[in-house]
Amino acid sequence: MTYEDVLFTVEAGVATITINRPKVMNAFRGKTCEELIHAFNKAGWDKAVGVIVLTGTGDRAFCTGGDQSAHDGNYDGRGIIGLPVEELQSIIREVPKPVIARVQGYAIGGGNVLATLCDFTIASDKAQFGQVGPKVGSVDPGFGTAYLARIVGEKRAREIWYLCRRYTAAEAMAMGLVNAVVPHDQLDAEVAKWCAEILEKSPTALAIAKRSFNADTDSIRGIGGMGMQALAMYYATEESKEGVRAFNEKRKPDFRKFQK
Ligand SMILES: CC(C)(COP(=O)(O)OP(=O)(O)OC[C@H]1O[C@@H](n2cnc3c(N)ncnc32)[C@H](O)[C@@H]1OP(=O)(O)O)[C@@H](O)C(=O)NCCC(=O)NCCSC(=O)c1cc(O)c2ccccc2c1O
Repeated sequence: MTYEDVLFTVEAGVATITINRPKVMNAFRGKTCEELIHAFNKAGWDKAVGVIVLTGTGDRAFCTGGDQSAHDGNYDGRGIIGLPVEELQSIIREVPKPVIARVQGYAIGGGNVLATLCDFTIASDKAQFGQVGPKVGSVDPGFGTAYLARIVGEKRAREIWYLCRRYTAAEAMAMGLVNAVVPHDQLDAEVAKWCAEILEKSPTALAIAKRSFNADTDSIRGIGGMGMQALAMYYATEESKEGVRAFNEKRKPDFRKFQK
């Protein structure tokens, strides 16, 4: 596969997968998800690779989730909602190698979900985290909600989703969403340090550990699959479309008329 939305490199045991769509703050469209799934599979089963780093191009954003300019009641690709996002989330969990999210800017919406699903998150002090679903007519009904609660606890996860606030890297660290925060100019050195430590360890022990950590939360995938069917119906409503239109028109959404 030739990549258009993603950059892929392998160097000294480290595969780096970079979402390369800086014009839309590294938001993903259908094609981006396909390429990310392909790249994770490639790195996951390459014997030259012991650790995978996921990041975004530039300094502004790690990833800001689904590309709202490619959202017209549904996204523009394959799958129930036009994005094979459940497959992308699953492959991050299923590759038998540790995955590090290198977060240098915004990790928002589906971008925050991707970072949450990685085994580790290393953040620059300029990074910001948050969910935006209920502000833009969406919600991740699987790993993005239920797994987040496993990481930060129920109260915090509900706050993150219901209020759609943004959190600094220090705040994210305090709630257990990131493993380390470093000054922006030291981010690459810190990520390299974590990679080097991982590469010294037994790959098989790491793979078994990763799969055993996953076992406890694998049922969330099934719940998510069911939720996606509901989400596809929600995306077809005027309520959801109001959220997408408001973001694209740079105005506040008016959801009050949809109260049931
Ligand atoms: C990231 C922001 C907080 C940045 O705010 P700021 O004020 O600094 O900058 P702007 O808002 O002016 O943005 C600059 C520029 O970038 C464009 N942009 C940013 N994000 C996106 C995006 N996601 N898609 C398309 N374009 C984007 C923006 O339009 C501006 O363009 P200009 O041409 O005007 O310069 C803020 O931008 C923000 O909150 N962005 C998030 C937007 C969003 O709605 N994201 C998608 C949410 S839904 C989702 O991600 C999602 C993910 C999943 O994994 C799911 C899984 C399962 C089910 C559902 C899922 C799902 O819905």
